[in-house]
Amino acid sequence: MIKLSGIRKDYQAGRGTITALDTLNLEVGRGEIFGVIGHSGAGKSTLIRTINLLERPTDGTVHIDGIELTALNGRRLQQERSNIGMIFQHFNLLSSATVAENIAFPLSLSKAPRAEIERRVRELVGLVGLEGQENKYPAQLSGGQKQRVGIARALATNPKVLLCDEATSALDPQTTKSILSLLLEINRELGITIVLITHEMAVIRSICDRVAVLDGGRIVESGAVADVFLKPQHPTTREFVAQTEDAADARLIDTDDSKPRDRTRIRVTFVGEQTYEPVLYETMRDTGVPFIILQGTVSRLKETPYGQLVLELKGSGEETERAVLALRNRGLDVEVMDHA
Ligand SMILES: Nc1ncnc2c1ncn2[C@@H]1O[C@H](COP(=O)(O)OP(=O)(O)OP(=O)(O)O)[C@@H](O)[C@H]1O
Repeated sequence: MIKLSGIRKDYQAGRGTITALDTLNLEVGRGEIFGVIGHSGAGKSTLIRTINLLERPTDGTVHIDGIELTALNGRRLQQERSNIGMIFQHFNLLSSATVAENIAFPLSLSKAPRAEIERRVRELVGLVGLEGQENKYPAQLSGGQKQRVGIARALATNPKVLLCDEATSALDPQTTKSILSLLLEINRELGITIVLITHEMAVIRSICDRVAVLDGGRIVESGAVADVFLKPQHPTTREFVAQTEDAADARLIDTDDSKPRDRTRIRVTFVGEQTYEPVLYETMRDTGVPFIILQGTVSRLKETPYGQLVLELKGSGEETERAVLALRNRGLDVEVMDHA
């Protein structure tokens, strides 16, 4: 649906050049929710603005639904852009226009008939849950309601793609949840492809199917959220994942010198149906290796349940190796962290 190939974006800054995006390739499938995560200055805004050519890349091509946007100009580009909606961190609403007028704005620009505009606005107001707010002005709305107006306006022209530029960064956690649920609902019901940028892993894990980690204008890691989240490879990804770890830090226990030797620390990961099975109990019972739990998380990635436990197995290298093998044979992912 979206294909960025060899994208490079240079900005002139004083006498120097800043390369905000560096030979970047990215493909987003139809109907996917794709997240891009990165620290401040990584190039996220530049990347998302490149998708609808609000920023024209210095080099490379952008294709949306098979059409090369980078080859278009003027009216043709404008036409294709109507297939791409966008929402913003600070909502970008017209302060002197009502909710209904803000939502109608893109339709008025396209000179749609008045009755058609009114019908569509009613439909959109219902979709985003703003019934009864139609005649209010943005200053009379909460942040979450403003973003709902932003979403309705972005959907007015029936786009195939919705770009979300830090859409929940100005909202409190509860409102963030409700806006993310709305985006998920829109993706499911309308089949719209969503690309979002964020600096919060919690946003990625609650609604995204796939994620790319951006660092210094390059994608340093990408893949299915479960893979990237549960087995982060790049240091930047590890940092983001650590943001969401609310369980106790296993290293606290590591500093205890009074520990007996012959212990092995392992990280066990189970995903989906495995989460509901007593696999760990059964395997450890059968192998007879005693263990303690140093750290544990049981949570969800989008709708998939998963668990991750750090265990300390007690026993000789041979015994614990047998236990690790048995766990792997039951389909669990086991990483041996250390042995002492
Ligand atoms: N118009 C511009 N002129 C010059 N440099 C720019 C311009 N826009 C962005 N940059 C530079 O490009 C790099 C990437 O910026 P960008 O805003 O895309 O990052 P970001 O990941 O979105 O950061 P943030 O989360 O802080 O918004 C930064 O070094 C930034 O200073």
